[in-house]
Amino acid sequence: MATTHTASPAGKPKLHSQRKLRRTYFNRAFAAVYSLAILALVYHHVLALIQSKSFLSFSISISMLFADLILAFMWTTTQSYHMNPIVRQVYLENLEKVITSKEDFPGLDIFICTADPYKEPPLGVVNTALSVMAYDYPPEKLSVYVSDDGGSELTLFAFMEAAKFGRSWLPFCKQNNIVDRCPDAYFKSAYSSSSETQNIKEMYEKMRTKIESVMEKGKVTDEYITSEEEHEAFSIFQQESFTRQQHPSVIQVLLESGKDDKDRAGNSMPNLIYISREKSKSYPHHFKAGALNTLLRVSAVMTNAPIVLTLDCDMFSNDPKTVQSVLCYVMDPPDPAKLGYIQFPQMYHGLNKADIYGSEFKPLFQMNPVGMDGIKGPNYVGTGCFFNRRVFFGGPSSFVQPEIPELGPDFTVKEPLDSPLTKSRAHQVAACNYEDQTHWGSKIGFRYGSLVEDYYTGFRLLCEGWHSIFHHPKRPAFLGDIPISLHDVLSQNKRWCVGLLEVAFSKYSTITFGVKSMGFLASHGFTHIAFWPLWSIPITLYAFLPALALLNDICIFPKVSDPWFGLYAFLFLGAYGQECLDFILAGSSFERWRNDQRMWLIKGLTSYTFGTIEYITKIVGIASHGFNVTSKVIDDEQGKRYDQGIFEFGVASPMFVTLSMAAILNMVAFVYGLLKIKSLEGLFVEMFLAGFGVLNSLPIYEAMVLRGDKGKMPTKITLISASLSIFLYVSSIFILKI
Ligand SMILES: O=c1ccn([C@@H]2O[C@H](COP(=O)(O)OP(=O)(O)O[C@H]3O[C@H](CO)[C@@H](O)[C@H](O)[C@H]3O)[C@@H](O)[C@H]2O)c(=O)[nH]1
Ligand SMILES: [Mn+2]
Repeated sequence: MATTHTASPAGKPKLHSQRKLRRTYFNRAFAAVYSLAILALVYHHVLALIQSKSFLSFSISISMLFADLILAFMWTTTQSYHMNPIVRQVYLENLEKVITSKEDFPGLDIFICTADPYKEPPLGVVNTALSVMAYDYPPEKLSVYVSDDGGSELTLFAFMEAAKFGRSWLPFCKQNNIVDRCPDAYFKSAYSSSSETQNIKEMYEKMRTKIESVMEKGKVTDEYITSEEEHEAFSIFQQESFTRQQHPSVIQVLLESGKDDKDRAGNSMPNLIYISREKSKSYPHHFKAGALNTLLRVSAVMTNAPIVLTLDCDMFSNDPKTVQSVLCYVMDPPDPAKLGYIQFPQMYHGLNKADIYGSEFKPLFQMNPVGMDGIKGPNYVGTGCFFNRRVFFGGPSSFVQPEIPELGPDFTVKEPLDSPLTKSRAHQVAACNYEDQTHWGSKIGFRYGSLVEDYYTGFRLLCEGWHSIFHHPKRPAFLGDIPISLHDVLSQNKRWCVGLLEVAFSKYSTITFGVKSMGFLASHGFTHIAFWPLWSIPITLYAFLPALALLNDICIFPKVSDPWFGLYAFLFLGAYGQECLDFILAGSSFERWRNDQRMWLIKGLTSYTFGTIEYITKIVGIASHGFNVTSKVIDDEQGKRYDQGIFEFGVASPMFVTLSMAAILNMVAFVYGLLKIKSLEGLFVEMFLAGFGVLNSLPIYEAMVLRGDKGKMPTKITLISASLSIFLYVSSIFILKI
């Protein structure tokens, strides 16, 4: 096993190392063989095109060629992940030799974004914040900034309560060496009961009841307000002109470590700051990227820590020592001048055993970054990422000066957090028109222009010359929530597709700008993701064409006795086999892989297609699609069905129509094939594909016919899909036979 120890100056203890995956050489050899097979397939298609005798066979051949070219293109782009994968390790025990006193710890600013108190319950957001406030890190060096795009007094109220509860929670965790520092996760775990835990649990329940009853009321009534200061804070929200889309900035320092804010054991508390940036209907607010840029600026005038962690409100810290592992890289960077960020994988809790929706996104979040890490670095995935603040101000050797020096990464803050000067500066930089005539969103900060601001920003940063690191510890550093209904899963994916296409077809496209800026191999890793929606084309063609061909007794693939059949078999088994193997080697199960590949097909028929349509309507100006926040509220019944591994349809979404049509047509074609099996000589591949479709559609048939619960396929969708399937079949008779 090749082990490269990162060069560290002589005598310094080693803080991290990296090693190449053993699979690399096999991967490269396999890629060479598979590429030849693709070339052979293209040759076969071209031959078929030249030899086609009718317009019909020409059209079928050209469609299949097109579908296969896209599959080949997508396969090629994944090769970036296979060429040089590396895994890293840190040596926490050596960190103590490098950082000897509290003063040596660098400051850390943590950003938590939330956008809607009803889709993202404040209690969950508070849990996220408490989990990081309780990091094993000097509290004087820690600041937690919450951005509330929902502009909600409910969220502010929850945070005021959290600040109070935190005074007990933090010392409780630290004195007892608790590992689960997210209160909700801790109380759900098998913790050992004592009077102390009873006590803290009671306090948590009290806070929870308060937050939930305020949520129910929909506003913070006087009985919940305990001081004049609180009263003043809430009065802003109660002004009549205050709406979510239009309101002044609200900034509240809830805890200040420099002041008397001590926990119950007498230690300092970290800083805790609530921010709801100014909103106005006449200014674009750029969704999460806009929120993050406001956080960058407000934190700059308040604490300006050199390290910044971004977290979504649906993701909590699962390991109190995470920052220490980050410091192992920060204190001894592989390429000191260029270390831009350290990304942890997005990982989730609450997945069902089979992970029916492929929610783990294992390839995207856990496997591919290992490959990218060996080239230029992994992409940024929106949460669980520690940035070098300098990264937001131009490339490693081309600093871009912000418009006021106080926002620069080198500026040292001398004023206390709640001094009048700091306050007025904070409001100034949180104003909705602040970014006018500045580089924010283009050359500075998180980048605007795509609904996947994370993907786009990470890409642009690496293009500027920054490097990044992927750190995947055994115990997940962060755990997040997953959507548990198929419609939510697909809607999220659709939003991502719109955002990805916005990058793919921009002047910063990965295939033009990307190749120029970061080289062929690295940019291809990005291209793979940017062009995800393209998959809709081959998947849709393969879902419908073979089934229709079968129903019309038309042969579109080689017979089993034909030598070309072997090529098809190799291409199919090779790609699937390698993916399955990688998936299992990455620590997952065959069952989860199978579901992941099923979701790939489902997305091909739904979110990839509808995402492309939304993107087109957006660029031609028919419709504007914003950032539709994923709901984190779990309906009990839905939750139960999810735990049992049952698919949740329930809503009458157009996306379910295309999906159901494919399911119905493949079933009919397969049954037709079975009935006529004797005369089917030569239609093996068509039969196989229909059977494969049926197998993947089992939960859909079940939801259409057998289920009576709320999550079944709405009857309307079944009827529409059946009618459209008949229509498609009848049209195919006309087209294919006449
Ligand atoms: O106008 C907005 C919209 C969203 N958010 C926040 O953005 C985060 C992500 O939103 P979510 O609905 O959870 O989206 P997901 O699709 O689950 O998130 C994934 O995709 C996003 C877009 O690519 C990334 O930002 C996330 O980090 C990544 O986990 C949440 O904390 C939201 O509160 C805002 O702050 N302002
Ligand atoms: Mn999310």
